Amino acid sequence: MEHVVEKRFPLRAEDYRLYEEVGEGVSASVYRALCIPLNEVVAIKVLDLEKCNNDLDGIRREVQTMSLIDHPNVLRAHCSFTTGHNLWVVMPYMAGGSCLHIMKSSYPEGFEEPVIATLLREVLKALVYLHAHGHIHRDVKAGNILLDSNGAVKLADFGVSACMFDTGDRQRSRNTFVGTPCWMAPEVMQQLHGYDFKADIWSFGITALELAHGHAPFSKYPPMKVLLMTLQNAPPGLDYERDKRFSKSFKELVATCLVKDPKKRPSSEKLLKHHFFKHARPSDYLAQSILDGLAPLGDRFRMLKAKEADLLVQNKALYEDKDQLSQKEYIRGISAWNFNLEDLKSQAALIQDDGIPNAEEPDRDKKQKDRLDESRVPAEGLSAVAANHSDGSPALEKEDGFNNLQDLEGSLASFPIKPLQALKGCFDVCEDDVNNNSPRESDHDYGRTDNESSGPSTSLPQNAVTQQKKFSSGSLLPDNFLFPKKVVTDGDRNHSGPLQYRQKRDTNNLPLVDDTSEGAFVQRRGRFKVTSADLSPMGLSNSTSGPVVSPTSPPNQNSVAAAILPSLQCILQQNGLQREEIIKLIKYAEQSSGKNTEPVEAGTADILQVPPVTTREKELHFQVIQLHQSIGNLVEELQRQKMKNIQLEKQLNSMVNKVEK
Ligand SMILES: Nc1ncnc2c1ncn2[C@@H]1O[C@H](COP(=O)(O)OP(=O)(O)OP(=O)(O)O)[C@@H](O)[C@H]1O
Repeated sequence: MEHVVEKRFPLRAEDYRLYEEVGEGVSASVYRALCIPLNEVVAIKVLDLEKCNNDLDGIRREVQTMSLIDHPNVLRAHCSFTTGHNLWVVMPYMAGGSCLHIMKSSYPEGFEEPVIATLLREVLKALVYLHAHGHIHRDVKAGNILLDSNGAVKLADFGVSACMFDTGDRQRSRNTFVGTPCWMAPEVMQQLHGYDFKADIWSFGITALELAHGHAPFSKYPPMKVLLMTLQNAPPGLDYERDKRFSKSFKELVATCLVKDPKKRPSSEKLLKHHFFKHARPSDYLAQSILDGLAPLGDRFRMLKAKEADLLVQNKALYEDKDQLSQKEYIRGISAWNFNLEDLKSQAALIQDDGIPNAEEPDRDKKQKDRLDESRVPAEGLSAVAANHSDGSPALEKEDGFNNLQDLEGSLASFPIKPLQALKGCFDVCEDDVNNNSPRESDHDYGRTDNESSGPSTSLPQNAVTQQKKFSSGSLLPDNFLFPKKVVTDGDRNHSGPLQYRQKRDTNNLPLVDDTSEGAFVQRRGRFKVTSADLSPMGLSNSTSGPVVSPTSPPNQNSVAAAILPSLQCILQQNGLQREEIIKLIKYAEQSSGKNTEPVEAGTADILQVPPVTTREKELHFQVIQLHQSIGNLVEELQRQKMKNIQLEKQLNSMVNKVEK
């Protein structure tokens, strides 16, 4: 019997020769390389551990998952090792690159249906395998579908994958917010009841649309808008005039995946039996159809990078400096979250002014209407939203998802305020972006609102908005204590386009004060950048945020109450985690300052006396003060209860005495 001898890839950097760069992600650069002893071309993903901002857990998870999995459609790591402060992950070289790259360089309008069917079938096989082994991929998108020179398809990037069999921290992480906004399932955004592998099915549906159109639905919108649109609109579909070229079975497949209620989505296994996959061809068809004639991956990568840099420069000329961040978001499609109400309003105003026609396809309205009932978010998530709509009927709306300014304002007013804060809690949204005007949105996309925002708009109550500012409850993991804070140079911020989006490449250590134009970049958490600008209400000198948004009309008490209720659930969920993180932080701060004082109170007092240095420290400092105050309140409350107890005991004793007499 023949034995397949597994190749042993060496674990020393000297045994590899790095060639050109072929890809960039949030935390890594990917190079084509040669494994010298085996004379084999490989890809090496180089992660700078110092720049990973303490997301070592994520990295460990990615490497672990990548080495344990064993399926022809899942990218497996040959080996990994550290060299200097870098982690090298050696993997098979996928010479075709990602589907996103291929579309960007040669198929900007998307692929033909047989190509899509072939790609999706392979991806689905990977998902069937992953789900059966308890993994949720959580980042299914064209950028993570890689092809080798023969057209073999592999699903890559386990940076945010989760295991459903996990317990403890990793299990908990499934109640947090990971993924990339446009591909993210509504239940993942909502964070109400956690989520499961059905979240991958949603992303799979979005990926299908991405492959069909060359970009994901809502990809030109700022992330906050993507969130609102995903939650409030009917799910996107293949309903446009331009989609007439696609078969009924493809449209059906997309519609089955993009159902807002995860329970109603099929499993990956069931989906694989969908008749759409009858259109799929053998993998080598991909080599003949889409890879044929493409330039080598490294060249394509370089060209795309240059193109995206150009685009950024062009856009820069069009907008003021202060718009830079939004501009970058616009160009790269997705990035940080933007919770700026004024910004959103002005975007909506721009859309209206532009008079975006709703003419792509007349029969889309009907199709969307038909799908509305099926596709609503499960009741509790958006109950607050629904509560604000007088007749409960869905409003048919412009393609961009917002009918007019009132709609947007109404949506925001009725959107649970605290979940936004909760999201902010997960990512520490850039509040430095407050004054930015977003760029004009020319790309009107999918969807329309599930909920009509009728009557006069209700604005966010002032306290809600200002509270949002105070709610700086992001991850308190001592990231910046463990790794020296690196500040990004302007040139390096030029990370436009999906090729480089979300990538911050720190090269120089500049004084912190220079780092406020985009908000001090503090850490990357999952897929998002985290900034610290102006999180503290203590009037930090390096804050660049604009004025706090104030309401234009008095709050409607009922709607505010309705909006707050579901939000409280979110906060409750998060509180436990945050508390643990704060405790960890206090312990860490105690250790760092060389004071191993046991009682938390004493440690906290020490922290309070040390003047905070960096923005992040100031923010943490503020949170510690808040914690300290709430501990004080609890102690007081405890004292009151004790007193009450003593009095009750006394009363009881005197009654017993009386009875005995
Ligand atoms: N094995 C490979 N062969 C060829 N190209 C690759 C390979 N692995 C990754 N790439 C390219 O490098 C890019 C970045 O890699 P990867 O997605 O793993 O990094 P990341 O930091 O996890 O990125 P992100 O989180 O943005 O998806 C990919 O989009 C792909 O184009």
